[in-house]
Amino acid sequence: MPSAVNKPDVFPSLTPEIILSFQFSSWYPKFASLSIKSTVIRPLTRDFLDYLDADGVFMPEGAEDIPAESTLSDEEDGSGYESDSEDEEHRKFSFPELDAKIREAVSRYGAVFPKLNFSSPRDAAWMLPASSPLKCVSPADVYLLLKSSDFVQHDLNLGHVFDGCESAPRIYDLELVLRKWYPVDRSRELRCFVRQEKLLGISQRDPNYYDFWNESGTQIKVLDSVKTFWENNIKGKWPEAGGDYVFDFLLTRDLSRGHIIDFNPYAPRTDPLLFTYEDLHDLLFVRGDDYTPQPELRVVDSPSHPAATRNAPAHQHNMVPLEALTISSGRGVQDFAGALRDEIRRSMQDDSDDD
Ligand SMILES: Nc1ncnc2c1ncn2[C@@H]1O[C@H](COP(=O)(O)OP(=O)(O)OP(=O)(O)O)[C@@H](O)[C@H]1O
Repeated sequence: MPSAVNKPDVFPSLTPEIILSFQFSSWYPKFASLSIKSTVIRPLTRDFLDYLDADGVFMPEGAEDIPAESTLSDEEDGSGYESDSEDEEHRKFSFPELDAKIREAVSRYGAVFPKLNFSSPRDAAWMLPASSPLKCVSPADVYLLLKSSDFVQHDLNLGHVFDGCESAPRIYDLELVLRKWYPVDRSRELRCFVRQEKLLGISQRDPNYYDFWNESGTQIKVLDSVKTFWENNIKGKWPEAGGDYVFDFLLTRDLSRGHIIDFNPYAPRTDPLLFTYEDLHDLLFVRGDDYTPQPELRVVDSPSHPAATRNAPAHQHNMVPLEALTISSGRGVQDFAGALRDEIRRSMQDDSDDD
């Protein structure tokens, strides 16, 4: 067992180069055959950055595939809500080349799941129908999610992206990633923690209780599947990050194999879910060099597990654009999202009618 003197810190040191090795376009070429089919659009134009940066949720011109169709009139919704076009002139944007690339990806994949270099707009999932979260079939869907997400804003902010790094931030190109959309079964999603090329811990990713985890043999089978996949396909392939990384993994229905969803830095910004980084550090310590590592699997194994979620949709609490609050009263989240979507489309229609 290593002595306390040799005990590494809870977190490895972080450099801008290590952070950039986790942007999508850096890792994807190496692991494409083990992950979800994806298209990277890079670099994005300065104009598009300005659009993402601009206040408010509004659409660039030409992003809609279907003529805008309003289901609620001002009289009907009774909100007195006024669209931006009526009380504030915002700069007009249009991205015909980007629109065309998004449409091309939609026709190739059927539907797309969007992200930027590091983050997906999962905090804005409530903007599109709950039955198919983050499923985009038009440029407008993609822009609506990106504009409504605080998580995506993270990727635009050098201070956030390089937070915790020992040296100065690096300039990098912003990228739009369009992944083939799948109806992901969240019960089979895992997050796996690797430190110094040792697979230490595996956590259920979704904080809901799923009873299949208590079926006889399931956890042993999953441990074996993840370990085998990691040893055959990932282990030793992260020299850029010194063998310290976290990967998200989606198990196949029979739990015997899986696909890589994403890689993240082994850093406080990556949610340790059912572990703490101190727990993982202890696992590294007791599983020193001469120990054959068996990772620890943690799942929500009962409905009363402290991590088990209540019924509230994730991220609902802090992700409501301010101007949307005026149309929210008395509606369920999905109704509200639908009404907001209609309002945004209607304000676009108003804008183009003005032209
Ligand atoms: N191609 C896809 N189709 C449908 N849903 C997806 C797809 N890829 C990911 N998801 C869903 O979106 C969630 C977030 O995806 P992803 O890990 O890529 O985003 P992220 O912003 O990097 O998340 P985190 O910040 O937790 O690392 C996943 O847990 C999964 O449920």
